[in-house]
Amino acid sequence: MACRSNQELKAFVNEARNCTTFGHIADYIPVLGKARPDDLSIAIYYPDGECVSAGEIEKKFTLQSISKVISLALVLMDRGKEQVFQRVGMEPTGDPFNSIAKLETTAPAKPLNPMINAGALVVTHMIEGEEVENRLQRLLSLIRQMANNPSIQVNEEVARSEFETSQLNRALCYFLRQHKVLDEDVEDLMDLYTKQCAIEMNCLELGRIGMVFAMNGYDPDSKKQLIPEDIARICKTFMVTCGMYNASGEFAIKIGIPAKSGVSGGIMGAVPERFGIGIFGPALDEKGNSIAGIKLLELLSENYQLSMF
Ligand SMILES: NC(=O)CC[C@H](N)C(=O)O
Repeated sequence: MACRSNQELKAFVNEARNCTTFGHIADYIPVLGKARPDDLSIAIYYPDGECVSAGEIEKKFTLQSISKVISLALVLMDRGKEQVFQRVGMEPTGDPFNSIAKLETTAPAKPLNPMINAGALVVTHMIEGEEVENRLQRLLSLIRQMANNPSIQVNEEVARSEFETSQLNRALCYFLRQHKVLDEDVEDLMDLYTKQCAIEMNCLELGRIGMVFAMNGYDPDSKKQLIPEDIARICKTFMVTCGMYNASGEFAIKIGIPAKSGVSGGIMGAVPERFGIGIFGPALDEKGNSIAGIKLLELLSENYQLSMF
């Protein structure tokens, strides 16, 4: 049995919120710097449609790196495993998400996995469609179905803020282009990637997306298989091995839930066959994960024995 009451969840939020004072807001994307460090919200979304939640649940945030799991699902559906894994690997790096180091020391220069920026840029470049707008709409359409909200949009201000400042991601793109892992105009790819990262929602919607992954791609409400089971399984495996950046090993040991975080402070969790979790807490720890979000997951995992291991 897991938490089925808002009151119970609220007590966990109050406890976890204490550690927000030890975290820092990411401001290398300037607009993200406006977030309130002590915000913390969570939603647990069950397959029967029940949802328990606590904290500032109406607050919206951008997906950032969480979007990498969904773009991976889309690209695996678009192109198949063989083509995708020709260009991006399956191994954790142990390096920060934006590191360029391993690209130069591994031959061929194939990014080690789709959750680091280099790998995610390669994945986004494989989203099928004629133009940036059309490819973005295909990704948005999958995300809207998973979240069950047709009005989910890109936060244009956040997208622009990243587009204007993202020189390290541009460097990764040019490196990959030189090595023929990418064959797209870098500015077009940056346009699509920064919009993908700036897709905005609240923790209830993120929890629903987590629930669809927990149910192996099946949406029990619409009774549609939104993502084929084998692809949902690949996504969840990457969430375990690389979802929390270079803190994924410790997270697997302490919490044991497939999860993906983003620098805006979101965490999406998928407790296999049971429920989805959406968290927003913008104060980050030194590895870039929501500091109070991790505390909250620790409390939940301990209290309800959620570890899959
Ligand atoms: N860790 C993250 O959430 C990184 C995503 C961010 N848009 C970036 O590329 O830097």
